[in-house]
Amino acid sequence: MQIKVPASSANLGPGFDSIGMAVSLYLTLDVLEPSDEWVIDHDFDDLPHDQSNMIIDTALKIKADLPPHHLKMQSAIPVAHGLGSSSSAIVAGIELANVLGKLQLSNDEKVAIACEIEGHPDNVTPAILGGLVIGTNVNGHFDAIQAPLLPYALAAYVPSYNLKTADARAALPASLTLKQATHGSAIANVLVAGLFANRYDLVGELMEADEFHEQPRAKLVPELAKIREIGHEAGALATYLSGAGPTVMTIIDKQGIPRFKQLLLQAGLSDPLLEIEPDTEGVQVVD
Ligand SMILES: Nc1ncnc2c1ncn2[C@@H]1O[C@H](COP(=O)(O)OP(=O)(O)O)[C@@H](O)[C@H]1O
Ligand SMILES: N[C@@H](CCOP(=O)(O)O)C(=O)O
Repeated sequence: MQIKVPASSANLGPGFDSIGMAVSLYLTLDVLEPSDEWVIDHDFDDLPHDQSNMIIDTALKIKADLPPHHLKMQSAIPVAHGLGSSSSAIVAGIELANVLGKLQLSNDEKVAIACEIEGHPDNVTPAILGGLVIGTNVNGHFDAIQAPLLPYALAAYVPSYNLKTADARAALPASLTLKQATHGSAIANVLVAGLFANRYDLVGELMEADEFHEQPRAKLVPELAKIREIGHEAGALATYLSGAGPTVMTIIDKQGIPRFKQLLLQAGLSDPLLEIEPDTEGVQVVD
């Protein structure tokens, strides 16, 4: 049996901690034979192979007496790069508990568990449900709603350095004034209205008008401003800091990507540019 979980790109500009999109990079987890102890094979130098691995740890948080298995994990999702690797690991762990423990969790239950563990819904909800998802916690529970899929391709510029989400969150101010918070949320509100109304004539400008997190994080990801400028030149819809960074995501027509890539290279921006697309399925289990 194999569990397949997409990566996710959070925030989309002003949707800080609430908007996220599943994208076509995947973590796969093969559930192999039962074993005396939990073992997870993978090629990542910095991730554990025993039950302290986040995937197994998550599964055991949900059902402590799951029978140990030999697992094999492969992932195209770069760790600590703003593409939701930790959320994909958490969602894989929830699905592992679900199948081995025969829990028959509903999507709503998976969303509730995942949001509780991750703390914010913007990565875990699209990783579970697929597509573009908007969510929040209210009165002690989480609500998540799927928005129309963006009819564009994606180009993810992935700098070589890592940026842990916790470090990128530490760069944010502890508080905003009422005026700042009101305007930041008004921009996000109109963005969400634009997404549901398919008003792509407005969506791009609103996505690039975040007032919550991109400015304080720009010093950690100096490439953002230049990539955004090049995105405009290449006719992109919008460029935003993917999650906590350092990946910079550009939403663009597929046919515009070669020129965008060429302009990036001319500007000396030569880190990998992943040509991906929104994922519509979310987590999948294949026998
Ligand atoms: N495939 C994986 N298996 C197990 N743990 C993982 C995996 N991917 C990420 N993690 C955990 O998530 C951490 C990175 O989380 P975070 O800093 O939030 O980055 P990201 O933006 O990629 O989610 C890693 O240090 C590791 O503990
Ligand atoms: N809203 C969070 C999203 C973090 O996403 P990640 O992919 O960097 O883990 C934030 O911006 O801190």
